[in-house]
Amino acid sequence: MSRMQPELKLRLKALQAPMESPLNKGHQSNGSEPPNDATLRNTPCPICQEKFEPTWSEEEQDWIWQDAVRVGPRIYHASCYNEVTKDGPARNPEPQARTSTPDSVLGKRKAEVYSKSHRGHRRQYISLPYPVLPALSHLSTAFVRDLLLDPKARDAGDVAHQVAAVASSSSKERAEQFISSVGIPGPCAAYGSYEELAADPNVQVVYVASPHSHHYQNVMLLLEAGKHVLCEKAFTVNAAQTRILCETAKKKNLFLMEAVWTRYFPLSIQVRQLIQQGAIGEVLRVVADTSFGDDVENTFPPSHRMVNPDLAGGALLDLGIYSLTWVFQTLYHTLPKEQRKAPAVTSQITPYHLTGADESTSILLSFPTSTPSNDSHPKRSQGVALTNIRCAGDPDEQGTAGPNIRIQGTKGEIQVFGNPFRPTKYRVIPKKGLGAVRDVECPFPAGGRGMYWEADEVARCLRDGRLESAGMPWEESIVIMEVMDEVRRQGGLKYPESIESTKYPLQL
Ligand SMILES: NC(=O)C1=CN([C@@H]2O[C@H](COP(=O)(O)OP(=O)(O)OC[C@H]3O[C@@H](n4cnc5c(N)ncnc54)[C@H](OP(=O)(O)O)[C@@H]3O)[C@@H](O)[C@H]2O)C=CC1
Ligand SMILES: O=C1OC[C@@H](O)[C@H](O)[C@H]1O
Repeated sequence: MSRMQPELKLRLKALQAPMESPLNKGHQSNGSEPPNDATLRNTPCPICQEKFEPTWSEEEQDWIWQDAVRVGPRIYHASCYNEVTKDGPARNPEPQARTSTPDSVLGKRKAEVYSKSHRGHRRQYISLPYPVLPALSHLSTAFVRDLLLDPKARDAGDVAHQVAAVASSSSKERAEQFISSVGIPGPCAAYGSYEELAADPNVQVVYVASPHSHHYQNVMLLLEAGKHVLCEKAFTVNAAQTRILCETAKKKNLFLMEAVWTRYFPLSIQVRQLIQQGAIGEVLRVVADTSFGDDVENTFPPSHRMVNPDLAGGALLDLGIYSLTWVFQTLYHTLPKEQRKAPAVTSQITPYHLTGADESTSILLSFPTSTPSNDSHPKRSQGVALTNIRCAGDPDEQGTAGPNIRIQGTKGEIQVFGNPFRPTKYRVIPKKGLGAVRDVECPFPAGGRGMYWEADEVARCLRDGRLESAGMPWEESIVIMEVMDEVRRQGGLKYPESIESTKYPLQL
């Protein structure tokens, strides 16, 4: 307790000294006072990204957090922290051949989802290989919880999801552990390899959430086995791999989609619609920044997928893709298909001194088009896509630094607030004399993380017999991968030949 920051006044009942070390395991906490510091109070659990819920304690006659543990400067849900550390240290000081993600990195979704069309009564499955503990479990939990939430809460009465199976490439036990820790209602199969999952005749759709380096091999395995696939971003390591995946899906008449979840948020859809309606005139410039102020050396061991070139690590493929998503969904996707044109690319990369993966990348895109009408002078637009894992776009995580996304048109501007991958609010600022500023809060129904919207899209595409989603078309995934290829070429960032290869099958 003595080493805790005094301003937190975090009182931990069942949990005393051990919580100060992330290497300690099995912490329990029955309750602690919410910190007085407003920033900390509003900072979500770094593992599950959900906020702490204060509850009134009769015994304490005070508001307490029921499930909180402090480790170093951060506060976690004790249950989250226990989950990620129960198999060993949350951070591995030594590089290893395989490693999973520390608590500061989100998004370990995996599980198998069964979705049923209420209209057609067709059974559809989304299955998610789930990554090795300790890093993933709470994001996986959040994702699966999202899928199991009542779709009606988000006005999606036409689809339903059910987790039907889970696979881990490490062991069947991990899959079983995940199923029981999340409390997935049965029946739900557990597999100790992706091959077994691919061979399961009941599985129709598979969600791939392995490291970028492995997407191509994993997705090929599944397509070859006749499965529909939803694959995490970045789709693949390079555009050549993405092209082959799309061609394979087309040839085999299978659904395939890059899981750029942000595109399916109502917020994104509304912003795109506003642009298309001309709400801010002709859009000529978009600036998007997805940057985390991580203490890189102390957060990511060199083997971690965020910085490990062997796993196609680096800011660009992991976070930069969200900045590119905002540039593309506003300057490219808003145009009719036949008018969409790839941009010219200029960029700079700063390599991480310990691994050579990019820790910072800045991209300037010049589109030979403007949106929405594409017929007014100057018929050009520019996108600035920034990413950095060492400095933050939102240092105090309160939005004090301003919006991470600015979409600027001839008649005004739209600003987007919150993490670019999970924004919570947008602001429309009309040009002087053209109207009032309008803020639109975009909540996540039923307390979800927002992953259900992309899953709903998958279910609807399958129900309607669509092989690709209009929100993230194959062609656009390929163009964005081409941009990232060019950025890496300009910055001299090369990944190992094996993971750049289009050869399949290849043991990585
Ligand atoms: N949409 C979003 O919000 C987010 C998306 N992501 C994306 O999800 C994917 C996975 O990220 P994340 O969950 O953080 O990654 P982790 O490193 O936490 O997990 C990766 C998992 O993939 C499996 N895996 C298979 N082969 C390997 C290998 N050679 N080395 C390491 N792991 C392997 C492992 O599970 P097992 O052994 O059990 O099969 C491992 O636990 C990435 O594409 C990332 O960009 C990540 C975070 C957020
Ligand atoms: O997709 C992602 O979104 C959240 C980030 O924390 C994570 O690194 C990235 O993979």
